[in-house]
Amino acid sequence: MMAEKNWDEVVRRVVPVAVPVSVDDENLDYSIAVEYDGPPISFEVPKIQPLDPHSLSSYHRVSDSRGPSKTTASRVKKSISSVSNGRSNQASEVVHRDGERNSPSLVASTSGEKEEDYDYGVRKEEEEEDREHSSPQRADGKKSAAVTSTSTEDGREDDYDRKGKRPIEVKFCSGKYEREGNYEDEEEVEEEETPYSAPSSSIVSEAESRPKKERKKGACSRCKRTNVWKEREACLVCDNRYCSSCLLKIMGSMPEGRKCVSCIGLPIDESKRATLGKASRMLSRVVSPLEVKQIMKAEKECSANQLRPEQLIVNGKKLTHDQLDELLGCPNPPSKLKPGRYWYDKDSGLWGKEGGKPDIFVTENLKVGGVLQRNASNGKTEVFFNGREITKTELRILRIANIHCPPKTAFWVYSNGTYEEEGQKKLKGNIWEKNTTRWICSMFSLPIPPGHLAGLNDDLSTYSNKSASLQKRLQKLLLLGLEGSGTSTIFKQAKFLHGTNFSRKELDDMKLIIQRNLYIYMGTLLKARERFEDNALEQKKNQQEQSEDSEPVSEEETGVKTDRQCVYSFDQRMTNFSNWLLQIMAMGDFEAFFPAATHEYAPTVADVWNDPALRETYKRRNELHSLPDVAKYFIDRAIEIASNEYEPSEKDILHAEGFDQYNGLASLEFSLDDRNPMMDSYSEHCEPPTLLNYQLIRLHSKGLNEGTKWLEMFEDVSAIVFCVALSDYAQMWFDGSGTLQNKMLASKELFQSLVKHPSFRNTPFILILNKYDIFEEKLRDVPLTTCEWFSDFNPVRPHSNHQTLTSNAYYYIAVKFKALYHSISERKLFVCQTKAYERSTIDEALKYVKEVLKWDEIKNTNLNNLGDDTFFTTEINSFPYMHNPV
Ligand SMILES: Nc1nc2c(ncn2[C@@H]2O[C@H](COP(=O)(O)OP(=O)(O)OP(=O)(O)O)[C@@H](O)[C@H]2O)c(=O)[nH]1
Ligand SMILES: [Mg+2]
Repeated sequence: MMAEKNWDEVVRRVVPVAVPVSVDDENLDYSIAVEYDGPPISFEVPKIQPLDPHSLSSYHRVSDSRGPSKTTASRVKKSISSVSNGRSNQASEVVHRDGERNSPSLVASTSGEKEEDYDYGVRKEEEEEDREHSSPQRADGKKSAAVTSTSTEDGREDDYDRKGKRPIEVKFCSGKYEREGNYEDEEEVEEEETPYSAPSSSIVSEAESRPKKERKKGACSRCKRTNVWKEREACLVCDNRYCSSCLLKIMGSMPEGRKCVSCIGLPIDESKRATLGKASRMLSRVVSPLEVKQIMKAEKECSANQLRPEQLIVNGKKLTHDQLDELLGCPNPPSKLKPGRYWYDKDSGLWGKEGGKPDIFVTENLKVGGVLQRNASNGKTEVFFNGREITKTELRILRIANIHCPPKTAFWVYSNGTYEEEGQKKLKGNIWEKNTTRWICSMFSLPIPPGHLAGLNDDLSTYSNKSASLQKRLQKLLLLGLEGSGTSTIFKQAKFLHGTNFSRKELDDMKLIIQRNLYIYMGTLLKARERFEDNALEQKKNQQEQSEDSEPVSEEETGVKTDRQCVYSFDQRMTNFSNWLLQIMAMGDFEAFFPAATHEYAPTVADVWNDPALRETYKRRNELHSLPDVAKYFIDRAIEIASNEYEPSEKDILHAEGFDQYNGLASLEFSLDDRNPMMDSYSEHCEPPTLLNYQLIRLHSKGLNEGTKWLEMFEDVSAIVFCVALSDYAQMWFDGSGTLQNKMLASKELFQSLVKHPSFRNTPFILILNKYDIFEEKLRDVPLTTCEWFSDFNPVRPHSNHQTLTSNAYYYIAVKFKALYHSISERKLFVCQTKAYERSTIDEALKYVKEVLKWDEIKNTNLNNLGDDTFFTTEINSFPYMHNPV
């Protein structure tokens, strides 16, 4: 009786005067925390601070400034947090199923109602769990006296203020009730925030700000069964994960997508925004394809899952509902908006993340956000666009566009790309008028005014197709490697696979390059012949001097025929040609002579190549570090190639070196089918396969010599594809400073420096081990241990055949790189092998890259606690296309 009286008293103090209070047990609308004094239990019971009802302030104090609010009152009324004997007597949500497996319906029942689907004991246990799910703050079981609203029969509204938008918590602390969370009328208390302050707590969703739960891998949050091999579906709000048997019980008909019933109406965990509307395999197993579609549609479109205006801060000011509508409804809205801080230049329409470069041209003159700040994009260039100090990348583009912009220059830039210098009132031109500027912009992910997108293709058809879609999001792949590793061959194969045909101009350029290369290879051989000849004669002379009294040395031993002759010696005609060509090359006069004299000297080139002295020289090609393997392929056909009628074949194009554009930068856009062979059955029932768009950017290693200058501009790439020639283990090479070193070691150093580069800290790396064919051949003659990095290569079993040895050596090298990568980044390196002349291997490598990116995306968005049986396996080794990825 006494207890009843106390409860009545407490409740009366808490709720507004007008609200009727009943302490009738049957209709109890309130639950009161009482201390647990039951038998020992295995889990920790939440601790409750003793509450002195007489110390309670009245409810009205909360709303002193705003007046009593019915919404808040009802929220208090519905606030339930009961811990009693480990059992709940509170109103709770229970999901009834309509009997139909695929047609679950949600019915909320209050306590006392019996569940028909499963027995009482189980239901009680599930209720416990449901409660745990219903309030993420309580998940750790350590909630203090804070009374947090949870749902009841109309729980969805309970967690929201009257406009139904934002969650509000009522907390009881230090003797008075306070509202916590966001207020609908926040404009009144709007903060004028300066850029770069820590993200306002209000733009970070409630779900985000929660501490991440410690959960056992593969455990279902409801039935607690653990199976690390099984997929789990996560709630978009509380991130609890469920097995397929519990999914429908806990999520019901999913009117807002994948959310626990108790999370319906709550905003999603922002880290899951990218996964909205993307079905999973598990869902497609437990509901029909039609329902998958409906659930995904609801997930994407329902209001609770949309961005809330206050989550966007533009130029330091939170958006209002109307401003968000204006922004999203404008002809060119920012795509894939996430909560965060942005800057917007309303004169030009440029839009970007606070502290960063521009991302897009949105429509100009929108009335959104505050005033654009000078330091909006954190530029340190002393060059300004409409008052904003531009970034280094933008400044580089201005320089490429030949726009004079010394420090302290301020431009007015308009939405069509025209610009004028501040105060001069005279348009100076259009920044984006040149194709090259637009192309470079697209490569560095800088926006181009919408009016300039069309026509971009015209001049740039060389290495860029579908350019009109440049502003849509692409997965950018940066292809890098030490010179000669095969990046341009891989790029050309990608172009053959996914690009347009080579244009007439490209073919003509290619022809000149191949003819020019022919003379360069010849020059390299001739120079080497001279050196070999000198050495041989010198050696002969020394030996003669040393053995004046001894036996004469045989001709075979020294290679020297007479005092002035050896196997490397030319006749006079060949010597004359050699002197002439080497003279031209030494003077750097090659361009003047070429291509006019090419045809004239073609027959001589053939004669020189067939000369025994040059053949002897060629036998020692391993010592000729500047002679590429491909030289023989072209020199063998010297006469044909030097002729006017010569047309490069596809094979010639692939083999040709030096076809680089735009200072070694080349870009190619292409699409890949998103379908995975293992997904076929799922895809049949659901949406048709989508195409994923990629941009392959090849940067010549010369660009890397200039240090990090270029690399910073590629910090937003989705992946680095690093190429290493396997055959380099036995290749010596002069580095930039003129030091001779093993080329594999040089590759290793370059790889290391890229992995350590700050711009790529979070970028996945894929290693392509190329030239597998040459590697196999080379291993016959030169052991892998030749390279000091591989000195411990010591296969235990003797190799039955050369193929096994090659394969072991390949895996050994892959593991060396993986260990190196892991030691720097603590991440996993994905490796695949290619023979760049075989197109199918490049096709497979690109598909492999696609899989790695998908896996990385899923890993990052933490969509599901995927087990190893999923097709996005964490071990991409089982990638169906590839035979040999590691
Ligand atoms: N046999 C064989 N040759 C290859 C392979 N990949 C590339 N090559 C040849 O190796 C040479 C160097 O390849 P490139 O693709 O030009 O290498 P790169 O990375 O562009 O190097 P640079 O152009 O020097 O910067 C070329 O002659 C290619 O034809 C391969 O897998 N097998
Ligand atoms: Mg090349």
